[in-house]
Amino acid sequence: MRRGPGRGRVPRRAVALGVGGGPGRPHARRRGRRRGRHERSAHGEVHGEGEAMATVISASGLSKRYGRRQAVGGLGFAVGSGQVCALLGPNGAGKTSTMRMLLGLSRPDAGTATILGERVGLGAPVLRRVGVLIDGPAFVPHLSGTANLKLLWAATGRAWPPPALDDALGLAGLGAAVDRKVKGYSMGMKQRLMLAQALMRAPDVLILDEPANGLDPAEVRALRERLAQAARDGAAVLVSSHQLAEVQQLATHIVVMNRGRLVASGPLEELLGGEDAYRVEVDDTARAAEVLRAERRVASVAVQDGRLVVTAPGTPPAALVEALVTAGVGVMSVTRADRSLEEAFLTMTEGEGEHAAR
Ligand SMILES: Nc1ncnc2c1ncn2[C@@H]1O[C@H](COP(=O)(O)OP(=O)(O)OP(=O)(O)O)[C@@H](O)[C@H]1O
Repeated sequence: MRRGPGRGRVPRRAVALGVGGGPGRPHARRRGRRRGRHERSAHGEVHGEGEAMATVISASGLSKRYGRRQAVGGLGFAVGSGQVCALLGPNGAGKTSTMRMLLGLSRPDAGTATILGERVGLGAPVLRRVGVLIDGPAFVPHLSGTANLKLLWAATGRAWPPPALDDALGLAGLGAAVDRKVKGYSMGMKQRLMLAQALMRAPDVLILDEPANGLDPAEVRALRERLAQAARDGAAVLVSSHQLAEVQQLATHIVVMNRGRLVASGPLEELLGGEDAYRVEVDDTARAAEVLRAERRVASVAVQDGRLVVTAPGTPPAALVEALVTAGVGVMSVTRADRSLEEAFLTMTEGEGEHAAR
């Protein structure tokens, strides 16, 4: 996981989420194509053979101010082909503002947003390759669902029907209601129609602001499976969400914002501790902490509820036990200390949010 620079400081460069790729390689994204041995990414990083490639969505030094309020400040991150990246943050953190800049809907005060290597602006051609859900459902109320989709599709200048219409309508699950006027739809139905609109074009990129809003649990699950499939097919997916349990099941990577700034970004597993974090129950916590802190391979030791939480990258638990036992500490148990995303998120953003004092 990469930690953000902290409030008041601007990151020196974009934070790449695991993989970076060359802008301007629009077709390299699809279905399992891989970068060759040790090619250099757009972020100047070298990646070994077999790693996924192609940075698709990139934000670098993005900043946006509304009056005196800095909505986004010096934000940098990248999302690669095949990744589902969740953009997280408390209310008012700047998620929607970031997405709007990534989609050319608002102009950054500083920094750049690119998609598939093209700089984004209002009407940029690359946006035809992006499935978007932002700013809530915006349909013509007296037209049917289908007529609204046709209207939105007409803007692409391509012949009806869109390539993934059936699939998208299947996910929307509107049945015969798709031919009824949208003004009679519930919020959930409108949301599902918006999702159909975003997915029907079989996009290379999906940017979805709180897509699960208004969906019931079965619909949320169907959406999750559909987005995971899109990523497996090579799309880059960026979703904002407050539903952390859901995000934990869906996202491969996360970007956490707070007050417009980057707090952390990286692969989800890394953020949650993964295989490198352990809970250790011992007969002498203070002594055990001292012993483990002296171990070269131990990155951190914390005491929680009378047990130690130890991060030791690349270290098997047996090595920790050996060090403790050798020092005369009795070890009762060692278990993985995978944190929930909710725990990790709350730790990172504690006491923050729109209503916290600035
Ligand atoms: N058009 C605007 N004019 C003035 N202030 C704005 C505007 N858009 C956003 N803001 C402010 O910028 C900050 C970031 O807002 P933004 O909507 O990007 O946050 P968010 O993370 O998406 O929040 P939420 O989770 O509540 O949707 C907030 O303080 C918000 O009030």
